[in-house]
Amino acid sequence: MTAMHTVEIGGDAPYAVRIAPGLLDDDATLVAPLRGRHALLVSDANVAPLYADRVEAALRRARPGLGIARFVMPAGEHEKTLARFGECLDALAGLGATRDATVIALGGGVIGDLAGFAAACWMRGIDVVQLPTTLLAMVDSSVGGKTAVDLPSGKNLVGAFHPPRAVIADTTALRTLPDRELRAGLAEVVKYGAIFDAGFLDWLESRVDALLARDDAAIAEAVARSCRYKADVVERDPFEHGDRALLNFGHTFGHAIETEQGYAGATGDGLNHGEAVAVGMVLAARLSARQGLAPAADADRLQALLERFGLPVALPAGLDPHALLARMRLDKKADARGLRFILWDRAGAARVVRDVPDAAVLDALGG
Ligand SMILES: NC(=O)c1ccc[n+]([C@@H]2O[C@H](COP(=O)([O-])OP(=O)(O)OC[C@H]3O[C@@H](n4cnc5c(N)ncnc54)[C@H](O)[C@@H]3O)[C@@H](O)[C@H]2O)c1
Ligand SMILES: O=C(O)C(=O)C[C@@H](O)[C@H](O)[C@H](O)COP(=O)(O)O
Ligand SMILES: [Zn+2]
Repeated sequence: MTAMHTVEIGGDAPYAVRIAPGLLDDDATLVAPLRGRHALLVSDANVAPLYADRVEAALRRARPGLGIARFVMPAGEHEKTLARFGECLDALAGLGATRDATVIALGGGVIGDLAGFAAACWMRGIDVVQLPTTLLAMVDSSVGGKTAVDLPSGKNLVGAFHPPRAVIADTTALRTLPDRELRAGLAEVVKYGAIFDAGFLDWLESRVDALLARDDAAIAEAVARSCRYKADVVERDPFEHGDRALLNFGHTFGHAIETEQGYAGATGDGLNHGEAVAVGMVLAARLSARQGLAPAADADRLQALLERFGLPVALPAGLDPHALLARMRLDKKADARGLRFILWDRAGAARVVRDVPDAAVLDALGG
């Protein structure tokens, strides 16, 4: 029996992340954060057939009078668009959602980000409850309140900080997750060790097989520890004025790759987010070594762990380094003084670095 893990996120709008098997059928846990008469269940075409009926049944059992509607959209990063966001708002209008309504995001990070942004905007802000169903969403995207959609010109360029009212992670949902998506989530798990705690990298290195085999206890502990790392930094810096930017390790490169590939991860013609972040973290570690900040051996160690998790660690063929550098100019960490990268001094110790010469970035990209 795997125990319930609870991670509290403090600050002005506190909430809890609950992690345990079976929570998607737990009437009391699901209904507790709902305040009003309306709930919009947002999901995608892969997840809804697996889990939406169960969630809706649990909500109806617990609160018979609740008005529930569904917005189910096609899956994939290329669907995290302003157009789908608009359709989600139309669904809220169709439901007659009032200011005490709740958006329930049932799915991976694409659904969590888009549904969270719809909640942030509907009537200037209503509650969102995150029910993450991918490992990536459980360890990262459901926590911390970043919501967004993509533009063709860049990832997450339109969004808002809007913390969830609750995060409820049913780890049994991971049993239906494709292997590729499990590995993508492990990239963001590795990120926490890379930026905050080399001891967590030791822990991961000793549990590669258990995690890939979806061992319940190993997965639950990886999720809980990841949420704790994220909670600590998000509590201190909810709007990314400082340390929170460290969570962007690998993302300046990764987002440029995703954008340049047209968000084609789900169609098999590109990397998905976790894969792009894996490549990006290796590039950031190599850039750190080239800049004389960190030992090259630490980059080797990071690369070896990601490879053991079956993740890509090199830039896909056919991407132009100059085009990727141009994409980085719209990175949200850039400002009037130029780009900022998250680099590291050693495994477990990342920091924000300015004034990295373009030539060094191009060199890291192989250009
Ligand atoms: N807001 C944040 O802080 C934050 C953090 C990290 C990533 N993100 C965003 O998250 C997104 C990536 O999220 P993701 O990796 O979860 O991708 P995703 O939402 O596209 O889900 C991956 C795939 O798995 C399917 N799926 C989801 N749960 C399933 C299940 N239990 N069983 C079977 N199939 C399932 C989905 O339908 C999809 O095809 C990106 O858009 C990224 O930018 C946001
Ligand atoms: O929560 C954060 O802060 C993160 O940076 C987590 C990242 O894993 C995530 O991909 C996030 O959406 C990236 O944010 P962005 O501001 O670079 O779009
Ligand atoms: Zn990410």
